[in-house]
Amino acid sequence: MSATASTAQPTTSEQKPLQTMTLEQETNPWEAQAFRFDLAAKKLNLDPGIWKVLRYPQREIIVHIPVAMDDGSIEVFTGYRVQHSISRGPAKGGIRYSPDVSLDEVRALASWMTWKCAVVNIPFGGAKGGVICDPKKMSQGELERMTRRYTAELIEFIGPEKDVPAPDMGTDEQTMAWIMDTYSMHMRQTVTSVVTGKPVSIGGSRGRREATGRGISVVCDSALKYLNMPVEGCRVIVQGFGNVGSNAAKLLHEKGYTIIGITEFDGALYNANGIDIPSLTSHRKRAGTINGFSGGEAVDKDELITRECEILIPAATENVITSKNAAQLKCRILCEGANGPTTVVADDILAEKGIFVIPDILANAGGVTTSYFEWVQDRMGYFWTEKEVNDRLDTIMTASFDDVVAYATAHSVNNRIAAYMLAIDRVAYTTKQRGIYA
Ligand SMILES: NC(=O)C1=CN([C@@H]2O[C@H](COP(=O)(O)OP(=O)(O)OC[C@H]3O[C@@H](n4cnc5c(N)ncnc54)[C@H](OP(=O)(O)O)[C@@H]3O)[C@@H](O)[C@H]2O)C=CC1
Ligand SMILES: O=C(O)CCC(=O)C(=O)O
Repeated sequence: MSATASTAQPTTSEQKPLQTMTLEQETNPWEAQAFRFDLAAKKLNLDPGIWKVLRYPQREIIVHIPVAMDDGSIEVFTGYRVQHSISRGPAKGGIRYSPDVSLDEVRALASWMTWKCAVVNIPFGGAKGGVICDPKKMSQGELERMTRRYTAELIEFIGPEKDVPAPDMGTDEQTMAWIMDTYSMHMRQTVTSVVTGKPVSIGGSRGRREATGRGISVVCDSALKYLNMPVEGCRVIVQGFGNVGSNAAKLLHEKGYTIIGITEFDGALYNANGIDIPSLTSHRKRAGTINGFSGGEAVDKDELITRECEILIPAATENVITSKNAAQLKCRILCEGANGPTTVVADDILAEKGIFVIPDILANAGGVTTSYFEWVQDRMGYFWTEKEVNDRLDTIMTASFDDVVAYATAHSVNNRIAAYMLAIDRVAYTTKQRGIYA
C-alpha cells in the first residue's frame, strides 16, 4: 500500500446520459444497482449469458399479511422477500420494516447482498426482505403478529440451507427471535440457524449487534492508513444513530476519532470539539431521541452532512447524497454505512472532488460477516468468545479493504466499481462452475 496514495477516484460513468436523468430515475435503488452492475460487467467483459443471469433476481416473493390490530380492526400489510442469487451458498440478507419499502428497493438490496457477501468472500448468496409498515406506530403485539405471519408465508422459501434472514432498518434481535420461533414451530424442532442477529441467549453470536459499526471502524482505520492520515484530529460526521450509526460512532470514539456531528430523522447535533458518544447514547435511551442533548448544538440535519470533516458516514437510508447536494460535501472520505446512500450521478461529482469512497458493499459488510459466524456457530453448537468473533471480523474487513483498493488500482476504476467487479467476477465463476448451461 502506498503511503502517498491520492484520493482521486476515476468517475463511475463514461457515458453522459447520467446528466439527463430525472431525480426520480436517479433515486431508484434498482436502477442505481443495475447501472453499476452493467458498468462493472462491461469492464469485466462478462459472458453475455452470465450477465443476464446475474442482472436480475432469481426469485421475488410478494405476500399480503393480515394482522389483527390492538383496536380490534384488521390491517393487511404487503411484504417482500427477494432472493437474488444462491450461486455461492444460501441466500442471505436482512428484513426491513419501513413505510418506504418497495419491490424495487428490496430487489436492489438483495442484489447488493450478493455482491457484499462476495466482496468479503463468505459462502452466501444474496436476499433481502421488507414489509411496508411503520414499526414506530405499531405495538409490540402487532409487530409480533405481523412478523409471525410474514414468516409463516415464507416458510418453504427460508431455512438454514436456503435463505437466512437478519435484521435491517426497523427490525432487531426481538424480530429475529420471533422468526426463529415461528420457523421452529413449523419444523417441529428448534432451528436456530434459520436467522442471524438473534439474542445471544438463543443462539445469537457475541459481537453481532455491534458488527456493522465495528466493520465500519475497521475500514476507516484502513482508509486513514492508506491515505496517510492520522486518527488524531480526524473529524467524523455520522448520519443515523440506529444500530449501524450508533455502534460506528461508539467504536470510532473509543479509537480516538472525534465525532463532531450526529443526525437522526428528527434532528441533528454538532460540537466542533467532539460529542461525548457514551453520554449521547444514555440520553438517547432515556429520551428516545438525540434532541435535547446538552453536549452539542442543535443544527439542520441536511446542512450538517455538508460541513467540513475528514470522514462522513451516511448510516441511515438510500439516496442521501444526490446530484442536489454532492457538490457541497466537504469530507475527505465517504464511508457508506447505509446501503445505497449515494446515487450514480453523485458518484461522478464525488470523483471530481477527489473524495475517497468506501462503498457500501465493502464498508457495511461487517454485519453479514458476523452473521456468517453466527450461522457457523449455530450449526456447530459451539460458541466463540467476543474476542474471537471480533478478531476474525477485523481480519476479514482489513483484507477486503486491501483487495478492493488493490483491484481499483490494477484496473484504473474507482473503489465502488472495483468492489462490484471483484464480486461479480467471483459470483460469475461459481455460476459457471455449477454449470448453468446444463
Ligand atoms: N443492521 C445491520 O446490521 C445493517 C444495516 N445496514 C444498513 O444500514 C442502514 C441503517 O440500518 P440500521 O442502523 O440497522 O437501522 P435502524 O433502524 O437501527 O436505524 C436507522 C437510523 O437512521 C435514522 N434515519 C432514518 N432516516 C433518516 C434521515 N433521512 N436522516 C437522518 N437519519 C435518518 C433513524 O432515525 P430515527 O430513529 O429518528 O428514525 C435511525 O437513527 C440501512 O441502510 C441498512 O440497510 C447495512 C448493513 C447491516
Ligand atoms: O446480517 C445479515 O445477514 C445481513 C445484514 C444486511 O441486511 C445488510 O448487510 O444489508
